[in-house]
Amino acid sequence: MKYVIGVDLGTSAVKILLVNQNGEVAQEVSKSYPLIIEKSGYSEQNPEEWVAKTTEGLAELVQAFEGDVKDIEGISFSGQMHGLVLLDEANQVLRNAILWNDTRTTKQCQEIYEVVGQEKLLEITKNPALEGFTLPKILWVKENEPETFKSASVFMLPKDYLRYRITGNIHMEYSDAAGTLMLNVSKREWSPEILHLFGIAPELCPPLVESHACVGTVTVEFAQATGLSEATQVFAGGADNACGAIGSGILSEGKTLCSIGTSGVVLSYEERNDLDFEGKVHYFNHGEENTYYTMGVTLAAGYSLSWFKDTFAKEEAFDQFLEGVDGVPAGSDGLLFTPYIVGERTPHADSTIRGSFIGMDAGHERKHFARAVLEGITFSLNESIEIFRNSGKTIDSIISIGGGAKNETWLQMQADIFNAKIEKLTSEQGPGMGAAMLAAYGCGWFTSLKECAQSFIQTSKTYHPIKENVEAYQKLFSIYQEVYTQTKVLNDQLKEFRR
Ligand SMILES: Nc1ncnc2c1ncn2[C@@H]1O[C@H](COP(=O)(O)OP(=O)(O)O)[C@@H](O)[C@H]1O
Ligand SMILES: O=C(CO)[C@@H](O)[C@H](O)COP(=O)(O)O
Repeated sequence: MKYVIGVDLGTSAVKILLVNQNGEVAQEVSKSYPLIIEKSGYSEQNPEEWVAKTTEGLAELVQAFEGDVKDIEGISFSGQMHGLVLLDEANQVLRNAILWNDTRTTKQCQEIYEVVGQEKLLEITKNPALEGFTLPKILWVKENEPETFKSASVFMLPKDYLRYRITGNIHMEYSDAAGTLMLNVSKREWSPEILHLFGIAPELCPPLVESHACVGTVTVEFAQATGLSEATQVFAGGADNACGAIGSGILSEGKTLCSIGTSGVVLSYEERNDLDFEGKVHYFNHGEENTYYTMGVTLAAGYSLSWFKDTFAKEEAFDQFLEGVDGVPAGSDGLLFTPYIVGERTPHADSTIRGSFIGMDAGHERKHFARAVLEGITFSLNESIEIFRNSGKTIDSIISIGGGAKNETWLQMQADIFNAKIEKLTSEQGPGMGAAMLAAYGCGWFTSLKECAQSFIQTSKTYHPIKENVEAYQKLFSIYQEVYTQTKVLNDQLKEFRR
């Protein structure tokens, strides 16, 4: 039996899957790492930590592997998007990576609009200037840490840096490059116009390749550190959302994905690169050649739940923490939560807004708060579904993946709030599976990703909307939508008191 490895470099952890030729997960290893939050709105990680934890995880996986290590033919990657890693001439990391959920760059986003113009920016990059994207982060470093910027010889995204450390070769692929705001998304090239306008040398941008491209083999040192064979082929991989889509079979028009990881996304496959969503949703290159996807993003989806659990019951596992939420009625007995704990992206691109619990009552217990958090996250994702439905898409069936798909009550809640059928797959690890599929396709096991998806992906359970709950949630969703407008000014006033 032959195998491939999919590495998902997430925000909370690196998750590694060993997948066989039938698409079965033979082994699974996960190693977590922390966020570095120096100030409100900041979010960083040390790239060395990604390399150390991936090396440790792969070594554990290889040690437990009973077959011939040469049968592990390929490895590929899925990565948290947008994070800025800067390297000097000797390819040494210059500072901590500034992550996708870091919102310190509001000023730089305004500057991008002033210099490029909103219309031109949308025409070239197909996306608005959002704090999480990479170009504003580069401009922040240029302005606030000019010595670091001067020393930078290349920028990389998280999984591309990890892959560089495994192969010694520097590349970037289209699906992740799309989230930098420097790529001409439809022409699939670095935009000379954007680079010129911001004084960014073209050499700062790595060469672009396809997600399934073989970009080298494992170095002698990395093979020694992990036990992998030096012959293991390394494939470029993709942005975590592109890989999540591949790993869930979102490879044809009409398919919709809901992924609840640290962030949450609702994603739709697009064959065309010339649709106009007016920047209301992100529009990126897929990990499948010459195709695209659109998506809305909730900045703190799983993160709202993990923040709440870690603040009030750190020692408890998620399953224990969520015990009893299924017994609380839809609407949490009048308690409503908005998940804006680090700001929001879709539909309110706002780095200042913060979360709220509305309607706290003396009768509420912890389980009401826990359910309200799950409902608030799901309402936020429903705002993206509403944008898609209003654009004319039919969304009656959704594949749900990510850590959030581990909980049955949450999956039923998604069916009830989205008013759509929810499908859970045999593995909720969509991005890791997508990465493994890119390796399988790259190794030549299949003639296309679609063919690979047919053989690798299976639905394990389906959840149907429950009429009474759908009705209750429709009313609650309208109230939820009011909270943003009603709390916006209050949050602007509270900003000066934040750390
Ligand atoms: N058993 C569980 N039940 C419900 N939610 C869970 C469970 N385990 C993890 N999660 C949620 O999933 C999130 C992590 O999802 P994951 O897909 O692993 O994230 P990432 O790719 O961002 O690292 C956590 O923040 C948490 O909210
Ligand atoms: O910023 C985005 C997408 O634009 C996020 O989706 C990141 O890609 C992080 O993903 P997770 O760690 O939550 O999976």
